[in-house]
Amino acid sequence: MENIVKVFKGTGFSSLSAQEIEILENHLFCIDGKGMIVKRLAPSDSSYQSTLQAAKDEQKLIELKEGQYLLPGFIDLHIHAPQWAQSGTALDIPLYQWLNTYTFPLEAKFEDTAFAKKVYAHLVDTLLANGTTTGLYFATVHEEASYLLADICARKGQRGLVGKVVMDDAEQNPADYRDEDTESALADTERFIQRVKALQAETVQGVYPVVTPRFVPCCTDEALAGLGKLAEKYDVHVTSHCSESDWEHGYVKERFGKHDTQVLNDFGLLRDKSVMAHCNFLSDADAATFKETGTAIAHCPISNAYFANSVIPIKQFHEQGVEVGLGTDLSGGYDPSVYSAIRQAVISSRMLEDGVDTKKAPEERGTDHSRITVKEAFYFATVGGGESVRLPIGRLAEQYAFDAQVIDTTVAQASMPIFDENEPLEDIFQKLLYLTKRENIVSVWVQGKQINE
Ligand SMILES: Nc1nc2[nH]cnc2c(=O)[nH]1
Repeated sequence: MENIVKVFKGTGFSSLSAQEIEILENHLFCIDGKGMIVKRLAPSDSSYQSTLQAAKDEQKLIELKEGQYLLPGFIDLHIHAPQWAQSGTALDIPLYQWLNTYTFPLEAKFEDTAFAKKVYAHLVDTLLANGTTTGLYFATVHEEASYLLADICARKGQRGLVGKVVMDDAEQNPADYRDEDTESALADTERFIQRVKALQAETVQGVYPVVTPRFVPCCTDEALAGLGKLAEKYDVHVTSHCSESDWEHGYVKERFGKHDTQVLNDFGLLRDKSVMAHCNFLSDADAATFKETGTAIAHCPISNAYFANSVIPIKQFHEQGVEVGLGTDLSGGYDPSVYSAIRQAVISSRMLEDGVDTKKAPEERGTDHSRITVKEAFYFATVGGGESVRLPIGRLAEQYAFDAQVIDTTVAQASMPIFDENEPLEDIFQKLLYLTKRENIVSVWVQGKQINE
């Protein structure tokens, strides 16, 4: 017990594969001083009783109550942090118009670090309270405010992967919201990487700099090439948007005669730690490039319903071997909860499989083999997200960080419809995914540390 600082006792759920969950009934989760799960014991294990007794004796035991369950913390692979200030608004116009009339003017305001601090602190608290223990963020073009976001994640204990956004093309971006020029975009990005790497050393959970060209239409060829070189030089994560909508996919094809995937790959931006948002219009060849380069898809089902003009065949891409995680895409997606993204991922996939036009015969209406189950969506929100960013997160398993959320099904404001004492845990798991509200998430842990005490 020497190296163990806490022992959790309770029932948890963790993915084994996209199709299969582990039901960890009354397990012990032993956490070391670095916040890692170093031992996981089932009641049938020979050292279970002695470990439980020692944890009690040494006052290291944290026992879940009746009606409480443990899930891995969620990983949100696509969040526009500044857009939190406009969440839930302006979703009735197309992407291009939404960017230019609402989003860029809002993001321009983040030059003011006092405003940025207010919005970012509120956002990180909100995400943690909703069970998001790791977030991959786009900040804005401003280096200082972007660093502030990383600092807020560091101090509040969330694992943040943060990008200073690059938008350097003077022809394509508003005069009051873009990088001054290509050289300064690259210099700011390099300094940002160095500063966040230094900050990382001060945290237990980790904060990480991310190379972040907003999307191909905002960037010059020189910036894209320079960012590819920086990603290689510092071996950092890369994120962007890829083949999101008819307009955006069409723009890139016209400018380069190629799909986004090939353009990003030619500039060295599809790498082992790259995460590309949306990807609705990927061809099979594009998907093969994702697989070869180790690039993951951040699937953003809510935002896609507004801006992507399509439903992505996510099951097929995943079966082709592409890594997939989930994103809320605040504020193209209005809801900060990854639970909502899980639910919408399932719903959208069902509509893709069945089709929507009842004037067509059933056999012509939909796309076969498209639906995903709630277990698959849970896998994307946990294991898929963790693997996409190459971190040991997303499972309640040994050698993984203890990032977890305790769900209480009995809280008065949001009690769940569980009436049978012997309800199978498999069914409880599904209720947790479909019915959990913020009120049910009674504690959140990142790297072994409780965040919302
Ligand atoms: N959904 C979405 N797509 C984008 N493409 C470029 N910027 C954005 C953005 O902020 N949101």
